[in-house]
Amino acid sequence: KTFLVLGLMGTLSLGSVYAQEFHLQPTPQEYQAGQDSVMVPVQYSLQAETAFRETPAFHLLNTLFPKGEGKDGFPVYVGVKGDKSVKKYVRRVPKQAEGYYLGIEKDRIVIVGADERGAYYGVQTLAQLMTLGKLPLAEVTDYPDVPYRGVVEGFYGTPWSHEARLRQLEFYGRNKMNVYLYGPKDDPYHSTPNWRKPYPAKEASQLKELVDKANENGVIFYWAIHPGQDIKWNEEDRDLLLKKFESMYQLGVRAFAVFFDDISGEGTKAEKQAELLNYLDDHFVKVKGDVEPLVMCPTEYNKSWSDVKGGYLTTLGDKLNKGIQIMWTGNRVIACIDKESMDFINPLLKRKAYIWWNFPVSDYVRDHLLMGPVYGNGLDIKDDMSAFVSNPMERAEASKIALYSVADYAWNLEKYDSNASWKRAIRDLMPNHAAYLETFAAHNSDLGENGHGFRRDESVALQPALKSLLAAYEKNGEMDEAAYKQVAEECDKIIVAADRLLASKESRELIEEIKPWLMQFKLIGEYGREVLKMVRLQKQGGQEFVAVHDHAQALQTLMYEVDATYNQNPYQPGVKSGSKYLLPTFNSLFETSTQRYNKAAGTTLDSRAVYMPYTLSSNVKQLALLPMRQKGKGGNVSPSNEVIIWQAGGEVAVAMDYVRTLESLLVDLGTQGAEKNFRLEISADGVNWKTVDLRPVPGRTLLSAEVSGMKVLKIRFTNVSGSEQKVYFKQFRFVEQ
Ligand SMILES: OCC1=N[C@H]2[C@@H](O1)O[C@H](CO)[C@@H](O)[C@@H]2O
Repeated sequence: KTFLVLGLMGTLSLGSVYAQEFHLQPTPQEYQAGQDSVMVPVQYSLQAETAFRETPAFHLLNTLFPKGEGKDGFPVYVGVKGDKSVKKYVRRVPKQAEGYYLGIEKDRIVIVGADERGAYYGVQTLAQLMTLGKLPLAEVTDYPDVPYRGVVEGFYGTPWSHEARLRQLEFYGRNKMNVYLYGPKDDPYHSTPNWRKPYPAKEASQLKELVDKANENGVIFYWAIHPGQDIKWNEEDRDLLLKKFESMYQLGVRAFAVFFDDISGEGTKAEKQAELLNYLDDHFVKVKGDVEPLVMCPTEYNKSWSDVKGGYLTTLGDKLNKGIQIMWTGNRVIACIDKESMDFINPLLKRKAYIWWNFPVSDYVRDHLLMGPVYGNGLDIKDDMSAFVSNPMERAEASKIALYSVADYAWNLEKYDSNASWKRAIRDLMPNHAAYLETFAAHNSDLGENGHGFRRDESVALQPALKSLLAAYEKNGEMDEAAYKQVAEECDKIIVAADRLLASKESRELIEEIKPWLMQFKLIGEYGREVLKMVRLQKQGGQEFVAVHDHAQALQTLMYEVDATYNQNPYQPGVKSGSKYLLPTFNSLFETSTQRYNKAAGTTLDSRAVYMPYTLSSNVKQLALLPMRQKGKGGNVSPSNEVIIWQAGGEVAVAMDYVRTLESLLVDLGTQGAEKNFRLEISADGVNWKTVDLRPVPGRTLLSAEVSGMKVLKIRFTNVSGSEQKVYFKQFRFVEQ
């Protein structure tokens, strides 16, 4: 059969429409497309070695043509370097691992991989080109910049569901991500104490299914173990760990990791960690022969926690077998990765660090969604990393916006464009609701205050209008009409976007994950609309101001209720949206217009928008930035997941806005006997202090303080042990009477 080659005009008109939007993902190293194209074949005839039929590339190829394979079909030459069938094209294949050449000619398609996964990626690229409705005569010469690219499910919080993981693995295949590291902190068989036990039947069969799914999608499934909190450096535990690896091997796992992060005590010793890893390398990985190089996560996994002179990192760098990969999160727990970061760590590890990028993970800001662009990582470090893997949110579908761009970045750093990639990620996630999802994502990207001090931009396009509207009105009561109009239009877009997304049939799993935030987002749009009316009316002095004010307050109550009802996790409960500029601007306009109206009309309308009666202060480095949270009739200091280095005499204090009465107070440092090393004091005037008893709750590390009925202006909690304490900061919460 010959295929009609579409006339130039045909392709030009159609091509130009698609050409603007069409973009291969991830951005290829080289893509040349002519103006000519061929019809998308309905059937193909395979020109390949028979062994090819056993590969994931073949299974994917076989799904691309409506009429499948047939001897009269369009010839598709596919294979890897060295295959006879594609010998003619071998010079065009990149030398880099996982590279491929894809050629679309008038009478054939050619895909040649540098290796099997390269061939698979060539088919993935063909699949994308076929969505154009016609195949441009094109040549793609492509390969990844970073050898390992993907995701580490390494967060605290609800582990992803089995179904969510299956969808993730298909997503990784499509986006040319080649690793998924399974390490959810709250899986009891991954971490202490059940890391020694084999998985129960159901979990085991699900893991096997994940391994198979990963293989189908060209993804290496790493199973990680997190033994450090209670491992004994003896043969018994070593053999138990080996046995657990063996049981995972029986499930099909061919890649293993050992995480020593966020632990204290014996398990943190570098020599011991290195000895164990080398043993596993020599007696398991090398013995099996078909297992990927080991990956390990060090206890000192970021620069701010590392004590170079202490020798932990250099011990690993010197002692760990060369093939073992060592993870690194950068200069801080949560940090973007740049050249300076890599120049610090690589010499110490004596190998290229395996980057564990802690974004869009949100287990330390669980009331926020991180839906914004992936930006801030160096574009000049492709040769400094052995891997770039992302630790995502516990909301799997919502994480895909960031993960799409992580894939784009790690495949081709120099051509990475964060904003363009972000827009494509959104279109990829919800093609039929892209504009609405973009509106939502634009205002749900910052983390809010947090213990790591890591922030993101938010409401970027609207910021100038929000700022000038606020400045004009607050400083000299003027109205910046242009800004006013833009903000008003955005409020309308927000309300429509929230409704359309909440009602969407598309990507239902995503909608279910983010529903509370969509509800909150809609309320913010409605609140903004009312506040803009208040500003207008305040300047006119109309009586109608009161009714609009009361409607705005009703919306504040509804927002508070959404925040107090949904996502009530014990760390950062609630539902925050538009928290960096959008909502704060509306709250300022609400307060100022109400105060001005009261002044002019002699009324006493309530001008408080949102209220935070408690202020934290601390001289303990890792606590100093933790935000205070108000929850119902009380407050808490946002907990931290990490080991806190609490210096002797170090203190954390909470000051009230005015004297209040306490009902209860709970502290949890995650260690027994903390009540001996720490002292709790209460002051009713900020000058005189009274020490309060801390009672351990039986069988737990929780301490309860007898404060019922006490007047309090300030609370103080101090390390009085006379020496540095390493504790967890799991809870510091009080309730008022
Ligand atoms: O090993 C790196 C590392 N381990 C911890 C730490 O980073 O912080 C992440 C964000 O809170 C958390 O999800 C992760 O489990």
